[in-house]
Amino acid sequence: MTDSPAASPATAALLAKAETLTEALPYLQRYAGQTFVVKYGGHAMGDPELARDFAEDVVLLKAVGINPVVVHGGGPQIGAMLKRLGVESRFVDGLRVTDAETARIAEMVLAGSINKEIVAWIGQAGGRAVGISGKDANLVTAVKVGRDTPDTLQGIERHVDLGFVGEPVAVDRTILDTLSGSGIIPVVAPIALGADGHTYNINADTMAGAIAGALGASRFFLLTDVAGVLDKDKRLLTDLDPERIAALKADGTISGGMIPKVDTCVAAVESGVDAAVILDGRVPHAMLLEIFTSAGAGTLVHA
Ligand SMILES: Nc1ncnc2c1ncn2[C@@H]1O[C@H](COP(=O)(O)OP(=O)(O)O)[C@@H](O)[C@H]1O
Ligand SMILES: CC(=O)N[C@@H](CCC(=O)OP(=O)(O)O)C(=O)O
Repeated sequence: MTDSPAASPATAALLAKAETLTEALPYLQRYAGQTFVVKYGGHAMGDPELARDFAEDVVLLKAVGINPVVVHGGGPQIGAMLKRLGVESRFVDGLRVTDAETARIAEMVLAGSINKEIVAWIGQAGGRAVGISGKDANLVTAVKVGRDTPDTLQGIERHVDLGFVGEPVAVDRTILDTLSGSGIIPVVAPIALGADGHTYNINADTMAGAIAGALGASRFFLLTDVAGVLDKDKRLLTDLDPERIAALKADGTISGGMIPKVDTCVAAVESGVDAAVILDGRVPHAMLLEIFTSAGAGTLVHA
């Protein structure tokens, strides 16, 4: 007597694959034609295998009729270049203090090497990508930002000049629509021109959030190197709204590089993005699992 086909391990594995595909069907139907903005953080880029997985995920999204727009960071890579040049990095509330020389180096690293690296990964995964920065076709116009931070020694609020750190004040989506409409995946570096003619270094989370808002994206993903937003005991917080986020910032649970992330998620959901998710970029295919399976991961921020 032979085993029935359903009982063989090979058949069971095939059935599991078929189930995964059928589980994805309602999501495929729901998301076709929508725009997803993906922020790919510098810390999530370190491992070449994970980078390949990420590029495959983005190409798959495009292949099933979703319009992905990638906005990337590169903080650690800018830091490494500055170190090689003997320049120290200084951050205030997760933002790099950027003098004229640092702005030039940030543009070189972000819009030069990292941007083209991501374009190449997407190309190797079988997609077509074009790499641009906020300067191209006036995509983003920036304005200089500063920070008021408490000076614990003097017991006062002190204004810190961050130099050429900008935030988006206007987004002209034309170039993104043109590329997406031609079957091309836009890859955006967080550098933009100000109305004053200066080049501004923009936190990549902030840049991605502004673009997600301007495009009316239905989903906004931020891939980083932690599981999501963690509480004081390092447990993952799976669900957050703006009120809870304000409390977690006020008591110091959310600090450093997580501040621009949650701020941009709040701004995005308040400007009409359905959901923003902070995802663990160290998990292979984290984004695909989040989009196409019922097993949500990371921290979901909703209005
Ligand atoms: N409550 C928190 N939960 C998770 N990470 C936090 C929290 N508060 C601060 N962080 C820090 O934020 C970092 C993520 O931001 P960042 O280093 O800027 O990442 P990326 O390069 O992906 O933008 C984490 O690695 C962690 O050190
Ligand atoms: C103003 C500011 O802080 N700009 C960031 C831009 C890159 C970035 O945000 O990269 P990650 O997403 O990898 O952190 C910087 O200079 O590091």
